Amino acid sequence: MDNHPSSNSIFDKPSLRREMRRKRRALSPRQQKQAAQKLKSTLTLSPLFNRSKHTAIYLPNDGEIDPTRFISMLWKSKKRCYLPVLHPTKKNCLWFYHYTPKTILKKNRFGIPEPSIKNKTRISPWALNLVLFPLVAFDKQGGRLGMGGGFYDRTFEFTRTRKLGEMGTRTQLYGLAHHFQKVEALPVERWDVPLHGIATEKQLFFTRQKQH
Ligand SMILES: Nc1nc2c(c(=O)[nH]1)N(C=O)[C@@H](CNc1ccc(C(=O)N[C@@H](CCC(=O)O)C(=O)O)cc1)CN2
Ligand SMILES: Nc1ncnc2c1ncn2[C@@H]1O[C@H](COP(=O)(O)OP(=O)(O)OP(=O)(O)O)[C@@H](O)[C@H]1O
Repeated sequence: MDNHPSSNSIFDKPSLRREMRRKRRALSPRQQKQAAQKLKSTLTLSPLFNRSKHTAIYLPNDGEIDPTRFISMLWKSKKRCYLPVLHPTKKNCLWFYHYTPKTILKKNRFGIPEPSIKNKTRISPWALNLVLFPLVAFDKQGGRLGMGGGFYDRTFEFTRTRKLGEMGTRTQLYGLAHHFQKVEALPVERWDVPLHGIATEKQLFFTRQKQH
């Protein structure tokens, strides 16, 4: 048990990443569907998600928990959602583009569908009210392990320094994950952007970074 990622805080990042990715890819379509339905209920019931006008989400890849049911809900309630697009020049940085049922998507170099940058519907990251982060592992302190490129950490670096967004509000940063992706504690790196909370198919965690 000592060597199990959920009980061990000193687990090297590459092994933890490999193990968690393997586990989430091994979920059956039925398990994925159930998790996605429960996640949608959790998100829809929370005032935090209802309050957000501009929400950044992602399209599922590599066994990630599927937030597309929540996207449909946002569309129905006339709220705006945005998808990450790999920055054309700035290394490992993200842009965010408006996503509607009409948006034409094209696969990026990782095979993840993204809107074309010809759309001219880009939003500044600090204008987003809420960002739902994909992640490989998380802890309840708000620590996050991603795919390893530092894409999200670079893009949301401003949240560590410039605290308020354009409207004087803070961009809320929440992770989405399967419950088993929770570990006791992740090592915190200098560049890590802490999450305000994490939503899984089982529950919603609020971390110390929570802002009212
Ligand atoms: N759904 C989703 N979208 C996302 C991310 C994510 O984690 N999930 N990202 C979060 O950062 C960004 C893309 N980052 C990614 C980084 C690595 C790999 C990946 O699969 N890497 C391969 C090897 C690299 C290759 O194919 O050249 C691997 O590790 O197997 C995928 C996405 C933006 N969009
Ligand atoms: N704000 C930043 N400025 C410069 N380099 C950064 C920044 N954030 C991350 N990096 C670099 O990115 C690399 C990957 O970081 P890390 O392994 O923590 O990524 P991750 O959080 O797992 O990935 P992602 O954010 O893409 O999901 C590190 O080598 C780090 O040096």
